[in-house]
Amino acid sequence: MNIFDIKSPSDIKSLSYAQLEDLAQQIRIFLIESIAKTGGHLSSNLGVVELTLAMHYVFETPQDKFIFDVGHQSYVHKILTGRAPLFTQLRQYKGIAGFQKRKESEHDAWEAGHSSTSLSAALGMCVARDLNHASYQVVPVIGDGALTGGMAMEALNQIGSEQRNMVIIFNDNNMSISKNVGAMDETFTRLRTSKPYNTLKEDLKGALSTSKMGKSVLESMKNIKNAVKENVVDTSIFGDFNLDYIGPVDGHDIRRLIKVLEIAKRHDGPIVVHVLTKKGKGYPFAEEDKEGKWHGVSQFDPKTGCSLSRMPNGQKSWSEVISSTLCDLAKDNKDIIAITPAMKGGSKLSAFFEQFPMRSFDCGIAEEHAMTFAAGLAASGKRPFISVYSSFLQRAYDQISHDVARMDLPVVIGIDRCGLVGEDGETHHGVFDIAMLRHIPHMILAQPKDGDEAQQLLYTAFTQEHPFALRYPRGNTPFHKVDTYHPVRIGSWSMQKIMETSKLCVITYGDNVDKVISKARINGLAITVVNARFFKPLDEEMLNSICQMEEPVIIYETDMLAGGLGSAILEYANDHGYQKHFVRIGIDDHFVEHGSIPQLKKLERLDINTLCDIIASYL
Ligand SMILES: Cc1ncc(C[n+]2csc(CCOP(=O)(O)OP(=O)(O)O)c2C)c(N)n1
Ligand SMILES: CC(=O)[C@@H](O)[C@H](O)COP(=O)(O)O
Ligand SMILES: [Mg+2]
Repeated sequence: MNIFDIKSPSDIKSLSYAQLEDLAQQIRIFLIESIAKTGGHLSSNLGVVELTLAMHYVFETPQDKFIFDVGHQSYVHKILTGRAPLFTQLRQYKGIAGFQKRKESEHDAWEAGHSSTSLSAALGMCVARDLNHASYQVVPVIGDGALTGGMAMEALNQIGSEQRNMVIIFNDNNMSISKNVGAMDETFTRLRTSKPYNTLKEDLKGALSTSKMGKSVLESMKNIKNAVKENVVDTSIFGDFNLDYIGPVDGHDIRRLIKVLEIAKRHDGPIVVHVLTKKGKGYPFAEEDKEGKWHGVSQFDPKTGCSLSRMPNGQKSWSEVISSTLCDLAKDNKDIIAITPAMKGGSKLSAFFEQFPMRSFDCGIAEEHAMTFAAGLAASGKRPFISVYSSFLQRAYDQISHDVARMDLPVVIGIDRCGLVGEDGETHHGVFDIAMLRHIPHMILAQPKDGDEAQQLLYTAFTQEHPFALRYPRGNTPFHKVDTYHPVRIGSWSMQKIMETSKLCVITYGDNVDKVISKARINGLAITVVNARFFKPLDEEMLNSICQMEEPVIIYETDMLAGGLGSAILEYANDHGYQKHFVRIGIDDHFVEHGSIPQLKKLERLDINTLCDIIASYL
């Protein structure tokens, strides 16, 4: 069978094991060749080819509900639900998403992008099903990384007490994005390497489920089930949550997977199927990767494995600018400690981890814990730097407010991937953090306009005694190491007149500042550009003079309008009795889809050309 002939999962149900294995091979080749052209999440998908085939062989979507945790490993599911022809547009503007998307297919029961939501969602669906007296199965697929997330643990706690029918597939590839971390990973390793419990469990479960005895008799055999638990389940962490368990099962053996899933499907109550898979399976570069380089990739040459994207000369990624500065500062300041919740590679903290192993902590997918861990360090005299992607920082809102800011602790928060992030789309755009942090007392929130300012602001963050969040986007910036560090006055903005006869003022921040300046120079625009590098506190002196300007003032934001810089300025102007009208450009009340950053900026009318048209309409 050709993968382009698959219109629905029922098309694979009549295939023999050999045909399924052949299909698995085809899917792997397709994934590698297709993702090489579009970019996307390669390794995790290569790892779940047989598993997803077996799931669709045994269960019936859309009646049964598949929930892929994070959703980055749902490509095979997309292929098996008739979406292979759409992979040319994977994660592209108006193309199919890189995660499950409900509006894309009736087979996508859930949407995510953030980790560890699958089990809570699954329990919600199970309870709704039971209240509706329906009988479909709910099948969350959760990885060993996602399973370490706090939400997953909270869900297991309730799932164990609710005892609803649910087949939890524990997709264990012994990797998060890079190497998994934490004590639980060691528990998983013990499980991975233990003797499979299958024979005993299957025999007993099989006997129970195929028995002609009625349910009441089965219930009276609870003591047998309990015996199973004593002999088998209690040795696993899942047993402690009162969940039944089958495994570990070779996740690349389709025949075995189908057999085990058939048992799990008939099982009464929640059951965990522990499946061992290999991240990157079938593509040697990805199989050998321990750093997570093949987790999410941009375009590459499938033969050589070489990336096709090049860093422009003299530039560095924003993450690298921050992390290399952090390394530099940490040489002199022995109290600086680096923390990442499972994003060491993406945050470019690997160099810090190598240079300062005793002062580096990967907390796993645990943004909430990581933030309070940082607060504890700061309360004890250390100077923690915690790097979190803007979108994932949403998980740690309470910890920032309750544990960091309330005690006014000097935690430095590096907010990576702020603003629009591109192809990951809705779930990952970092456009909410300004609104999220601006109203928290004691918080300082800033964004550098370029690599130099990034270094000075990070230095500044460590010279003061309050919580300090520094946001920086995905992408690159011109970089050279500054000769000397000097503190930036907290709350200070800067202003640059492009022409002496300025007729309009643009207030903006981040790398927008230089973009507006250079465009204004090229187009001969008589404007003034303000670098509002601090969102909190505001530069009140400069704002007073701006509020008294007669010429139009445009606030140009590339994040949410509500609660953003413009909101802050309007509040200030109103509260200080100014009548000034401001023109606000930014993202209004909706989630932004996926696509390249330039395409999305254009879509949202946030690109520099649209800004120039707006400026021109006022001049
Ligand atoms: C809340 C949150 N934090 C961090 C991430 C980034 N992230 C995406 S996938 C992933 C690793 C997941 O590991 P696992 O569940 O084992 O899946 P695998 O990639 O191994 O298939 C991480 C950390 C995220 N999506 N959501
Ligand atoms: C699925 C997920 O959350 C991550 O893999 C994310 O896609 C990484 O983003 P970056 O590519 O910006 O590091
Ligand atoms: Mg994993």
